[in-house]
Amino acid sequence: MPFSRSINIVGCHAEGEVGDVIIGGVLDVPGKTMFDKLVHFETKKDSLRQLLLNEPRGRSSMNTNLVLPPCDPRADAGFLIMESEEYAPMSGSNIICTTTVLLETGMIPMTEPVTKVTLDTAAGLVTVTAECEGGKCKNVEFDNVPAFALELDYKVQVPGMGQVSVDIAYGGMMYVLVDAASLGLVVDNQHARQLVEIAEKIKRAVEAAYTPVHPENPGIRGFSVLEYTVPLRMEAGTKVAMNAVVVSPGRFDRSPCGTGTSARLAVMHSRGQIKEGEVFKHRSILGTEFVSRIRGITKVGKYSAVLPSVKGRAWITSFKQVVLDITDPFPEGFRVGDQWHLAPN
Ligand SMILES: O=C(O)[C@H]1NCC[C@@H]1O
Repeated sequence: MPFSRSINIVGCHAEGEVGDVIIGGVLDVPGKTMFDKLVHFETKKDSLRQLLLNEPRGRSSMNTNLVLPPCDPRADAGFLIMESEEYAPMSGSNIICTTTVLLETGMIPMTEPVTKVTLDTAAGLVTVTAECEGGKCKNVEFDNVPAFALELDYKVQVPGMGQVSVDIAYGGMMYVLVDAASLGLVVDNQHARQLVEIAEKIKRAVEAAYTPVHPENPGIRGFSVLEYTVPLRMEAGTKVAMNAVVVSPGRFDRSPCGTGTSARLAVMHSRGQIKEGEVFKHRSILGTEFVSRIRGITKVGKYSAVLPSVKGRAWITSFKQVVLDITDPFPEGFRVGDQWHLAPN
């Protein structure tokens, strides 16, 4: 059969957010670090991401991870994260999916009751601890890269909205955080469309005014995600909040978002709202949960940073082979404005 691509994928979701995992059909690329490999895909092989994430094979609310040999010899595997608009340096739901797939398909041997795995990501090495039973990952906790607030109460003029106050933080991806109540917004599933429209508007305004740059890797710069924050509340002595992360090009993260949780921990710590070791539960738009804590404090460049650990669960949903027929008129797929938030021309 005349196919120009044939790719083996394990379908997976973490607390609702799709993070499929490519386990075959894509060869390794050159690079001394996983970030180099990310840049290689971004600049030379982006058609793979387009093919898998755009319609008709993909949809606006999904991600695909690519397992590759690690660059750092301390790691068990490397992986790259492909999202609709970018290659994310790190991602919580995606590392939980990738670990679950690696262990539940035997690509990395599972030991019960606990398996420790080190994964090489474009943001650095991440240690993952999976609680396993009967061949299944019951949950996966990752020790994220340092998270830090770059700006608190940064003021930006948003067309049609006036001045908006935001925080800017890194949690493995760069975030704009905005207090939903300060804009008179209610964060829930019913208001999702309105929230996404406003989030994209604010994100574009912040992007135009401020370029965040990671002090240790200037290649990590710019925003792709906005997080609405709602006030913390106490449940049985634990801090809990709803998470509402809008991922470009304009849709809600279905999970409680691991990098968003990390960014929020960094902001909360900078504001004196959480201490090292304290548990913070983040709930998604679907009501699913990530349980997080600050496992230590560090510095990144001039910024004080926290070391977040985040725990969640993932489930395999399919084993599929995706192909590209040589006569397919859409070798990189397509997007239609009813499902994809298309930026104004
Ligand atoms: O959990 C996370 O960090 C992510 N979920 C999808 C978008 C972010 O990468």
